[in-house]
Amino acid sequence: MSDTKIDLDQLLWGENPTGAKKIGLFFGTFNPIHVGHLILANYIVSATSLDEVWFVVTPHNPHKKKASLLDDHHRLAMVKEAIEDNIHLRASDVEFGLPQPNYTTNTLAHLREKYPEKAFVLIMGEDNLRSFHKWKNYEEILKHHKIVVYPRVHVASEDSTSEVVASLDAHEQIIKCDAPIMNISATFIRDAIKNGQDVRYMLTDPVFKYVDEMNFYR
Ligand SMILES: Nc1ncnc2c1ncn2[C@@H]1O[C@H](COP(=O)(O)OP(=O)(O)OP(=O)(O)O)[C@@H](O)[C@H]1O
Ligand SMILES: O=C(O)c1ccc[n+]([C@@H]2O[C@H](COP(=O)([O-])O)[C@@H](O)[C@H]2O)c1
Repeated sequence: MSDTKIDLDQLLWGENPTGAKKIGLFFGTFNPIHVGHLILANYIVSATSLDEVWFVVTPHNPHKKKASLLDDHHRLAMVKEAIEDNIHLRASDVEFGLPQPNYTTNTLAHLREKYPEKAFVLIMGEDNLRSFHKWKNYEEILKHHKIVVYPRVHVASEDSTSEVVASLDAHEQIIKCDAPIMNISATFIRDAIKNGQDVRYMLTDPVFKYVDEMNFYR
């Protein structure tokens, strides 16, 4: 794992750092956004010379059922509320206007065209890297973007030992970074709310109030 800001920047930008604004993209359904997402994004934006991290709210992950999802606009509103006081974190609804389900390769092509002056890197958990070879055009994604991978608790599967996973692990576009591991998920939070438990410290105050007042996930 890489440690210091200098090491990480060297791996990300090399000897000739680009003059472009550097954006880290953190894709997710954020149903709802929780402190695990926030601590991680804030850690990465301060551990690298990224100017901003964008939380890209996905209407429909191609590998998940959409039925159980809260409305896109509520998930986006909660992200906005959660990051309001942090100038380095942004909410993006770019996928709202793109065809569904949302393939990340399409979104990235759209972003590159819309913002040719910006440099985009992806931010991904170790768990997602294990299944990254099942994403549409993942090789095309790697051609255009580096991916900052942070440690995540994951269950080993047959896939985790496959050749393609090993080659991704060692890929020059994959940059591993240290970050605190928080074993908390939106699923855990939704289930806890359903069971009448108090989840207030797992969400920021504004998001907790939003979820509570709207009676979400009960
Ligand atoms: N505690 C956490 N620490 C770091 N990354 C996380 C954490 N929880 C989720 N992520 C990552 O954040 C991204 C967006 O997450 P997502 O919206 O799917 O949240 P989630 O908590 O995993 O949701 P769900 O439980 O509904 O699947 C994913 O890449 C996911 O792996
Ligand atoms: O492009 C793909 O093939 C693809 C396959 C699986 C997941 N994704 C994206 O990965 C992001 C993280 O997913 P999730 O559900 O773990 O938050 C989300 O934006 C999905 O659209 C993308």
